[in-house]
This record gives sequence, C-alpha cells and structure tokens, in this order.
Amino acid sequence: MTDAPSLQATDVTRTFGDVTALSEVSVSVPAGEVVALIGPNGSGKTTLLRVLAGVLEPTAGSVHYTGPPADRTIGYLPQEPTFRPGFTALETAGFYARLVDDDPAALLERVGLDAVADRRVDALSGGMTRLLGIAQSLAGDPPVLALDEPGSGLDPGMSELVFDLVADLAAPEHAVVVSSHDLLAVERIADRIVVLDRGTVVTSGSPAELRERTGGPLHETFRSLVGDEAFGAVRTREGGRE
Ligand SMILES: Nc1ncnc2c1ncn2[C@@H]1O[C@H](COP(=O)(O)OP(=O)(O)OP(=O)(O)O)[C@@H](O)[C@H]1O
Repeated sequence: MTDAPSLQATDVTRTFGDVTALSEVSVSVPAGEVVALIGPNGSGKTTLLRVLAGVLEPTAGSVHYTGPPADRTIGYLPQEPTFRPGFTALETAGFYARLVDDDPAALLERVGLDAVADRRVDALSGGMTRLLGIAQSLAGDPPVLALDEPGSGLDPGMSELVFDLVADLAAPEHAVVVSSHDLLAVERIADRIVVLDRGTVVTSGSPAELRERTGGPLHETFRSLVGDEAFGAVRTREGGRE
C-alpha cells in the first residue's frame, strides 16, 4: 500500500451568485506529477485551485487528499500574493516558516531571493513578491502544491527558474497542480494538462497526447478547443503575450 500523496477533486461545482465558475469538474493530481490547468481568462482555473487548496468551499462535489499526514498538507500560491508591509523578506518568510518549523533563509534561497533577504516587502518588485509567495507556499514542505500562475510577472530567466523549480518539486513524492497562461512553460514541464473552458474540463492528457490530437504544438490544441478569441489571452511560440 503506497503512502504517496494525491489530491482528487470529484464533480466539483462552484457558483458565485448566478455565475457558475465550475461545473462538475473532476481532476486528479497524483504524486510525482505536475498537472497544469490552462484555459482562457475566466475559465475557472483560479476557482479550481482555490477549491483544491481548501481556501474555497465547493458548492457541490468534493476534494479528497490521500497521503502521509503533514503539518501542512497543501501549499498554496494565490494569484496575487500580498504581504504585510514594513517587514523584510526574511522576516516575512520567517512568519510562515515558524508555523511549520522551517528555515526562512533556506526558503528564500530556494526561490533565488537570498540576496534581497533584508529588503522590505513593500520595496520588492512584482516578480520578487511572487517569488516570496512561492517561498511561502513551500514552507513546511507540503506534499501537495497548488500554484496559481507562478511565472506571471517574472522576467524570462526568472520564469524559467520558477518552472524548473515547479518541475523539481513534483519529483519524486509531491503532487503539484499549477495554472498558467504560459503554454511554452506548461508544455515543457507538465506531465498532464487539463484544459478548462467556461467552467468545464474540455480535454486533458499529456503534452504528447494533446500534441498528437491536433498534430501540432499545444497552442494549436488550445486554439482548436477554445477558439481564436480566447486564444489571444495566452502566450505562444509566435510571441503573443498574456
Ligand atoms: N468571488 C467571486 N465572485 C463572483 N464571481 C467570481 C468570483 N471569483 C470568480 N468569479 C467568476 O468565476 C469565473 C471564473 O473565474 P476564475 O478567476 O476562476 O477564472 P480564471 O480562469 O482563473 O481566469 P484568469 O485567467 O483571468 O485568472 C469568472 O466568470 C469570474 O468572474
């Protein structure tokens, strides 16, 4: 009997008033894999990540974690991480690290922020703030990670570093679910891709499977599934930008 962590969402529906953000969505996030959520703006990626991370209750359906007990089961990077101003990056990392007996300096080093450890969080760039958010999500080494657009706002080099880190995090025993508009990064690091559109899963599969279905790169699959209009919201090989 394996003790490997995994997260399973079954028939999750989430409404906000008369808006149905998710409709009967089932997603499995097994150990050792990076599952990427892609889809146009408003397709439900953030809502699904929040439900998976346990910060938002589903209206119907369920989320189930199996795996080893942990101080912190799921690490969560919100789409727009914010921190209390007036504290340094190290103090902020320390706040989260203390809750789960982790080392704040090591957390900062992991995301490449050690050089600005003494800088106040309100003086960090947008990209650095996101990296601090990723550091916070890693505190306590949670077996499951739910990361909402970890590369957003980062320069290409830092984005590559972050997606490499995300890929490394999954190996060998972590379950990682990540949303992104960066199809190139997703194609590079995801083991499985789930395409959302208007709150439903329109397809899923490995990058190779999705590529095979349309005989081209991921952005072609995306274009054929969600249409040209939504396609403008994603970054592609052709140089468009989210
Ligand atoms: N708190 C809320 N109250 C009302 N509607 C909401 C709320 N959160 C999300 N929604 C709606 O649910 C739908 C899905 O939104 P969500 O943020 O999950 O999409 P997304 O795929 O993450 O979009 P993006 O790529 O722009 O971040 C949208 O129609 C959005 O307006």
